[in-house]
Amino acid sequence: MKEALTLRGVAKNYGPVAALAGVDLTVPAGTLTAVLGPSGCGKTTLLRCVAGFERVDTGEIRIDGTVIAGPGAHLPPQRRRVAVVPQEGALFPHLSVAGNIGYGLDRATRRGGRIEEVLALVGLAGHGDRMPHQLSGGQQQRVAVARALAPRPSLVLLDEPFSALDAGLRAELRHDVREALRADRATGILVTHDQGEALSTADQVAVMRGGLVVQCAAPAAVYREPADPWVAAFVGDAVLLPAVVESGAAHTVLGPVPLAGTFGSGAVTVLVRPEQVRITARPAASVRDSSPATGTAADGPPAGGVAAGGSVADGAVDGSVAGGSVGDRPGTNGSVPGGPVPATVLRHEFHGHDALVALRLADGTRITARILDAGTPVAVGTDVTVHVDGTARAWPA
Ligand SMILES: Nc1ncnc2c1ncn2[C@@H]1O[C@H](COP(=O)(O)OP(=O)(O)OP(=O)(O)O)[C@@H](O)[C@H]1O
Repeated sequence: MKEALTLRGVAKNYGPVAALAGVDLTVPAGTLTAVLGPSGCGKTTLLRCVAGFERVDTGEIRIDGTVIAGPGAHLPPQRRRVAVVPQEGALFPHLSVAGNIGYGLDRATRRGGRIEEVLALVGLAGHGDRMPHQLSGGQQQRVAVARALAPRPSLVLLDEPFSALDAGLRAELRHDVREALRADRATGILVTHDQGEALSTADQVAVMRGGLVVQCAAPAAVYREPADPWVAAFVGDAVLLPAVVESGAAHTVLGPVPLAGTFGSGAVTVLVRPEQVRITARPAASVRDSSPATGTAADGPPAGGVAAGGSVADGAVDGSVAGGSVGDRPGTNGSVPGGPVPATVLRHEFHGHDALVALRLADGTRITARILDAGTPVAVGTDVTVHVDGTARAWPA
């Protein structure tokens, strides 16, 4: 696939601060790349260097194969064919919608129906005569996107364009903007610190940390095969556990978990995703023996709403490796692969589509499970068993 944008070793310092520390990134033409990272990691600086608002210190940027920034080269912003959609306030208040979109377009393009075309792409056909103040915030952002697309730029840079909108509107708008870019065969870069937005909207996600792109891959690959434990915890919820690899399985406090891919042996950090973790009500009689709860509803959970045999998933432990010592060789005492091990419910957070259940294992390790059947709260203090489905990823400890 043709490359619309290429960055090689791009560095940008502000005094002692290395805002970009040698960024490598490739954006294929006609795709949307989300640049995702925590505050201060360099996302905006990256965008500003690509747009030409900042000069790079070292490294090289190419657009459609042409060097636009590099040693001795700095093409001014207006000659880069790069359009920017800012967070908000992009429109000229004294110009109509059509006036805003047509601003800067050559006359032939203006007359060729391009304004109506891009308005239709963003779902605002027939709104050309409106003034910006007559539009909602979401509609104004749609016009800003239409204006960016109008001159058919080589690149559209979207700088957290949905951040000022409420959650429902944001989801709708990002879907519509994604479709508009796709329909126009535009190449886009979406800067965001919202993991869900990046995963659901982009063709590839570039994860930034400390001025570097630490991983760039398709959303599913970033989620399932994160480059390191930090990426694992930043892109979604993660249970990170110390473990020892032996005979192809990681022996964790949750029992032996098979590994994705081959791994030698030794101490590792293991990633288990929320949807792999399942909890089952633990009838009082089986509390001591950690066998799976197979009872019927009549056995009931002793203290609340986990249906026996019900499934659950998730584990979020704020990026830190959960407790327990590798030297303990957890899970090597004849336990079944992936558990089950006993746990106690510490907290239940209802999120509508699911719920997060904080759990404490017998050794004090805390993990979080996500219950998809979230209707009935799981009472604090409920005894459950936990087991892990599927395989885990591991990194040398
Ligand atoms: N003009 C500037 N002068 C000095 N330091 C700057 C300047 N712009 C950015 N920085 C610093 O460079 C680093 C990267 O900033 P940048 O704005 O690119 O991060 P970001 O990922 O976009 O953050 P946020 O999500 O908070 O917008 C930060 O440490 C920031 O303080």
